[in-house]
Amino acid sequence: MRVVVVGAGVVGLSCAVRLLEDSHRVDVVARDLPLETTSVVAAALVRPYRVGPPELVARWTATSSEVFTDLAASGEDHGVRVLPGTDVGRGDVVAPVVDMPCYLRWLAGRVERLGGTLTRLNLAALPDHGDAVVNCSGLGARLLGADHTVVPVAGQVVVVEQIGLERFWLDDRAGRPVTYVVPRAREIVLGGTADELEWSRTPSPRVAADIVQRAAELVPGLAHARVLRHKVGLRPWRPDVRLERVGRVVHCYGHGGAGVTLSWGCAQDVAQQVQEL
Ligand SMILES: Cc1cc2nc3c(=O)[nH]c(=O)nc-3n(C[C@H](O)[C@H](O)[C@H](O)COP(=O)(O)OP(=O)(O)OC[C@H]3O[C@@H](n4cnc5c(N)ncnc54)[C@H](O)[C@@H]3O)c2cc1C
Repeated sequence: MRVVVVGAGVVGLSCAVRLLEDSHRVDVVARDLPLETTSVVAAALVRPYRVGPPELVARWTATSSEVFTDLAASGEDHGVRVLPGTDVGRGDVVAPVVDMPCYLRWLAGRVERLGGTLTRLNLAALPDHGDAVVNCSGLGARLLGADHTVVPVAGQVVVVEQIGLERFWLDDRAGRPVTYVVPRAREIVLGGTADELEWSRTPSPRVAADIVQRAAELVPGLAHARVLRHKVGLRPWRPDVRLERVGRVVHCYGHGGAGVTLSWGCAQDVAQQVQEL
């Protein structure tokens, strides 16, 4: 089948790879290319956050965790590692951690290596060509899915230099903002914030200072780490992820704070829905 995937964030690219692996012809079209999406801002821990419904989230997370763990063991240059971490108040844990700029580059390359295409296109409506259309437009589903239940939950991060940290930290205890410290090979992502219905992507210096202070309470060495950049991403939040087929369109959006975590699980279900067409 000829499938058009709308969206080049982590959800669209993962769906494209799965569909190509099933031998479909796949063209990805997107207003923002992978390194311009919300997905590139993600920290990214493989762990559900601000997303539903719980039973499906648990299944999708399990599938993705398995894929990411296999990737981490593969030794390829995709930015996926399994790292030990501290979940404050709960203890030591281990989880896949994804360096998003590196991973999205790898995913986009995989789409092309499998014979798919990736084209910049700003759509006013879902395409009317193709045997199937997969709608992975994130917040863009407000327009492309006529779905106003998808809203932004803005998240700000501060990216600092590596200071020799090889474990992640997460503090999501109730009654305080969620704080995380997620190391990559050459930098560390500090977060975060979650501002519902906030559309601005301009980082706030006051919020950045607060993030660094909270992170330094977990890892004191971060207090004086050199800041490399500030980023804000708009999480595409919805009461529940929408993954359903309507005619020849398979909708897959609304992944909130967990698009990376759910990506492979959702891609598998999308491939199944396309197969049933
Ligand atoms: C600060 C922060 C930290 C995060 N940390 C984590 C984490 O640790 N773990 C985790 O799992 N998740 C995390 N997330 C959440 C994660 O980033 C999102 O859930 C994920 O990026 C959603 O992916 P997506 O592909 O659905 O959307 P996006 O990445 O937003 O991609 C949507 C795509 O659709 C395209 N599109 C939209 N409208 C149109 C149109 N009209 N025409 C053509 N194309 C269109 C866009 O251009 C884009 O290519 C974090 C998010 C933020 C902001």
